[in-house]
Amino acid sequence: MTAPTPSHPGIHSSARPDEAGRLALLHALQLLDSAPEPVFDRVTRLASRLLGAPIALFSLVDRDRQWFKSRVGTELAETPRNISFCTHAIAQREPLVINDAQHDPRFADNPLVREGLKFRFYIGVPIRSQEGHAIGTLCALDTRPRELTPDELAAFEDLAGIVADEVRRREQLGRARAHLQEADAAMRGTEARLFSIFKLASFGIALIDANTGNWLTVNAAACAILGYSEEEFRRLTFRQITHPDDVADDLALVRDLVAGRITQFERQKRYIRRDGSTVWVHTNVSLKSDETGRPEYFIVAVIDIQARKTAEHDLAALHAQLEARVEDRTRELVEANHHLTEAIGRQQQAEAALRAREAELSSILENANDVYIGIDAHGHVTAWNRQAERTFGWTAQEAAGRALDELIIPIGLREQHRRGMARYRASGQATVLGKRLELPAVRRDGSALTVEIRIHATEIDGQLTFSAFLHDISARKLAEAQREHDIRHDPLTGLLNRRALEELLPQAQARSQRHGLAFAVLFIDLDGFKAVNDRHGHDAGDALLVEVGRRLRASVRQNDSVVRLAGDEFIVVLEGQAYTMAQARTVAAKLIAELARPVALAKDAADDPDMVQVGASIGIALHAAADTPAPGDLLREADRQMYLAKEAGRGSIRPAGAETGD
Ligand SMILES: Nc1nc2c(ncn2[C@@H]2O[C@H](COP(=O)(O)OP(=O)(O)OP(=O)(O)O)[C@@H](O)[C@H]2O)c(=O)[nH]1
Repeated sequence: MTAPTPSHPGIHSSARPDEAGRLALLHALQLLDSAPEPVFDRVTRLASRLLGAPIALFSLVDRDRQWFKSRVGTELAETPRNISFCTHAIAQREPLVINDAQHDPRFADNPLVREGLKFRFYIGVPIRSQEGHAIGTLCALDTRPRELTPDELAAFEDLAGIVADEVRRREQLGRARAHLQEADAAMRGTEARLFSIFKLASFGIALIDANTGNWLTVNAAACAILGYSEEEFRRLTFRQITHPDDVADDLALVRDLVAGRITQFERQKRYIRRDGSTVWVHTNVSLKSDETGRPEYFIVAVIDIQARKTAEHDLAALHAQLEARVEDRTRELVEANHHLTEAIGRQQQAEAALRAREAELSSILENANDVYIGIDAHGHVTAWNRQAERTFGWTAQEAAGRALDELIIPIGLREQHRRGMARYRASGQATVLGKRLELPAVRRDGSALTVEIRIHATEIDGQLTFSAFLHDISARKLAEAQREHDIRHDPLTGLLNRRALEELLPQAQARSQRHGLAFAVLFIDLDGFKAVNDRHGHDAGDALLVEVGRRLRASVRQNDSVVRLAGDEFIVVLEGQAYTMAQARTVAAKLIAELARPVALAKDAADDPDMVQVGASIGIALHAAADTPAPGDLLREADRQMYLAKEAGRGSIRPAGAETGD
């Protein structure tokens, strides 16, 4: 296709307003190359006759040509556009009138003017569409130059108006036809789309006869959901395959629909599938009625919700299970919590009781009459009560953390104490634990005391602790010692007494046997003592007895024993060497000499003392190492010998040397 060439300088296709729109309309009118039509031919004939012009045309200006829809006076069907006058005529609003082309500079060179019939006159009235496109002209041509009267021009324009009206009618018809075609195409598209929706929809669609309840049409999805073929569906009513429990509700809703109370309804219901199984579906039902309002068919949309229902059911079961489990767990927790609360309560009670007990114990310990000392495994003080402070002189503050031995154990026993502690740490063995012991101790000021002590070892959380309870028994020990002393000593002279002698003699016998040494028992009875008593009084007698005792004690060796038996009777036991009777006699003699010395009895500090003198008779019993007489026999023998001595005369010793042969 070639671009239109301008027929005359100053006219360009690009300058033509909306040439493409004009051409499109021209073609749409379907006038080009069409058969002659009387409506147009009548007008061209009238035009030719009106002006007396040899040629009249209804010319359509195509892209490259002008084609004559109706022509009078020429056999030509068309001419090229570039030489056409009409191309110029359609470019202006007013009719184009050329009175003499030969003298018109726009057309003088036109081949139609210069050659052939050599046209001189032209009148062209543009034929415009409704939209204003000039599709061509009604024109007339003459070979003679001429001028039109205004009437002729007006009449020609009227004829052109007839043509334009016809064209516009065609234009309207074409537009209406096009609309119709478009609507038809749209309808066909909609129908096709609806059908494809119906066929391919993923949910079921069915039409059910409103009068019989029979399935009329079902899509593939409905067949798949319910398991019946289209054929099988058509033999069934919707009621036949609705679950019996859902029929009543379905019918009630259908009645509402038919009565116009509702326009559609949705519900979940169950159908019985072909295989007998139940399927849950969501249905949407609406009613299609004919123009008279008579119900025709129901349109039913069916969505398979079995999976959702199963999931819901499973979920509900799971929920129920979970709830039951949560309930169980909650119950267990409540129970556990209850037990825990109880246990905590008990624990708190126990702790409170323990604290009270602890306070009570520490108060008891603190205020106890006994000393309480705690020490750790290394012998360091961890507890030191008030009585400990009073007894030992160290305050609790001073004692805390110090080694116990430095505080209360006499220097001589400290090493022993340390060894004992070390042994216990190593072996767990201790001889002192749990026993009542009497031990020497020392105070802060260095003074000694005796304590009665009981030590316990306790292991708490792997920590070894020793607890010692003790009290000062020094006074008691002293009293005991005194009692012991008094039991065995004569209160007047301080010498051993008869009781001591009874213990002493068997011991002497055992020593004698052990060492193979004989010992001697000297029975001493004073001579003339009664007279001292009588003359100087009982106190003087006592003083004399004290002096006698002193002299006896001073006259024998340390390991010899001096006993006041009773009244003015004394016993001396000589030990430590193999005594013979002669040796015993020698001692006896010495004693007699000693006792015979006068004794000064002080009456008053100012007076001269009374001088008194007594004598003594001594009986001897010798105990040989091999002898085993009863101690009483030995004493009786000495007593007997003393009597013999008394009989022999005051100051005697028996047995005499002659009697024993020494
Ligand atoms: N002062 C004093 N006299 C006592 C004590 N015990 C006994 N006598 C007295 O000692 C006297 C002892 O009597 P005798 O044995 O006859 O005294 P004696 O004069 O030495 O006579 P012979 O023993 O027979 O030589 C009695 O008068 C007792 O009362 C005492 O503890 N103190």
